[in-house]
Amino acid sequence: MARPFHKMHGLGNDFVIFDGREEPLAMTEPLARAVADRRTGIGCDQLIVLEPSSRANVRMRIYNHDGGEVQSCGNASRCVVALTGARTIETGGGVIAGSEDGGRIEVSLIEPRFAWDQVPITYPMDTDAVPMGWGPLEKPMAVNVGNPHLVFFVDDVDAIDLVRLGPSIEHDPAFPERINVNVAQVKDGAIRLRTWERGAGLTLACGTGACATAVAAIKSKRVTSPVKVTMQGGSLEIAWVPGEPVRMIGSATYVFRGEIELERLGA
Ligand SMILES: N[C@@H](CCC[C@H](N)C(=O)O)C(=O)O
Repeated sequence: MARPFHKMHGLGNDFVIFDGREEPLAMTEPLARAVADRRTGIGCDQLIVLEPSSRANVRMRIYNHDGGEVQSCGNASRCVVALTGARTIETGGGVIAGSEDGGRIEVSLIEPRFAWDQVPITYPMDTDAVPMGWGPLEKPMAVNVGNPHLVFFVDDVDAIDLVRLGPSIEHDPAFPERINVNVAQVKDGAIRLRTWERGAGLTLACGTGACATAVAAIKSKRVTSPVKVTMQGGSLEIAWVPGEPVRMIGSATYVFRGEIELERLGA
């Protein structure tokens, strides 16, 4: 049976979105991986399945390129606001609030958490300088904005070999659920960011990575809120006041719609 889908992106972080609100879709890890495959499927960084929600206007389930289901996705949440007009989105990482004003989409993620609930080692741990290091990347800040991020501040983001270091940090046994890895450079009150995403690798932009990094930079007084975060695919504005949810403002782009016979993927 042909199943309609939408292809969208937020700053080049691209999504295949299935609307399962009226016609449920049973997603599995192998099927998500098959759809996301850029050679033998449709191709995307993340696969999104929309479902009805009793807590919000819509529920968004998120599957990484490798098929694994995860808790949150900032760029996809802006796309879902633009696509559905939803003002509240339930995710595994909490309820996200959204609004749209002339193509500018604002979403509020959760209040960031600094408690280090992922690492089964020494407590209490200073999450502003986790005592770990991988080559030139040392003592990251750990921030959870619905999903888990490490943030490394460096002098030159381009000098970091993220394709080599990203996988070893993501898969470090210290992180049983794996982790998103951000390298950030602060210049003239703004942030340049590159993210190695858990389950997707190097992407053109990561919304939750931008939020986690902005929160880390504001908390450590490297910048003030709101701050512009520029990634390879474009820029986001991130605002955060301690004790409140982190807010992200940016675009969402509709690319095309299509239909796929999922059973043909053999997953
Ligand atoms: N691209 C996303 C984040 C997607 C999930 C992430 N890779 C994870 O595993 O937590 C964004 O824009 O936030």
